[in-house]
Amino acid sequence: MKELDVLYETIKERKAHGEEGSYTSYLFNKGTEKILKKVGEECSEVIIATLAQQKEDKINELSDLLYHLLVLMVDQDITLEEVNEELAKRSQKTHNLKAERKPIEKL
Ligand SMILES: N=c1c2ncn([C@@H]3O[C@H](COP(=O)(O)OP(=O)(O)OP(=O)(O)O)[C@@H](O)[C@H]3O)c2ncn1[C@@H]1O[C@H](COP(=O)(O)O)[C@@H](O)[C@H]1O
Repeated sequence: MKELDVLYETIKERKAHGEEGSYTSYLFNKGTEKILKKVGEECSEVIIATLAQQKEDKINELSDLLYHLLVLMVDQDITLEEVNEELAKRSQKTHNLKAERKPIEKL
């Protein structure tokens, strides 16, 4: 299992059972508005880090954002498979469009 899958499963577990001292449980207890606020904050931090900081800081901020996005997905009962499927559909659509365009480009 990849790290994002493992993290998703851990977050799901926190939503189902909660855990003393867990930041994830704290977010679920606070609710969707708090989670959305954190996603917004982490987006801004990614922007600032990208414009002004070292690669390590950018990776840190992107990791914070991904973690909070996963919390939002679990909160909304959206699975990684559903997002993967959507991305695969888009990729297939793009591939088909390019294949359709090819004969015109050759004229
Ligand atoms: N990946 C993360 C992760 N990334 C970021 N964070 C937390 O996100 C918070 C972001 O920091 P901020 O300063 O923006 O927020 P804050 O001031 O602490 O909190 P607020 O008052 O703003 O809500 C920090 O408290 C980080 O610890 C994370 N907390 C947990 N995880 C993982 O989630 C899983 C479950 O961990 P627990 O939540 O500890 O059970 C484990 O695999 C953890 O490694």
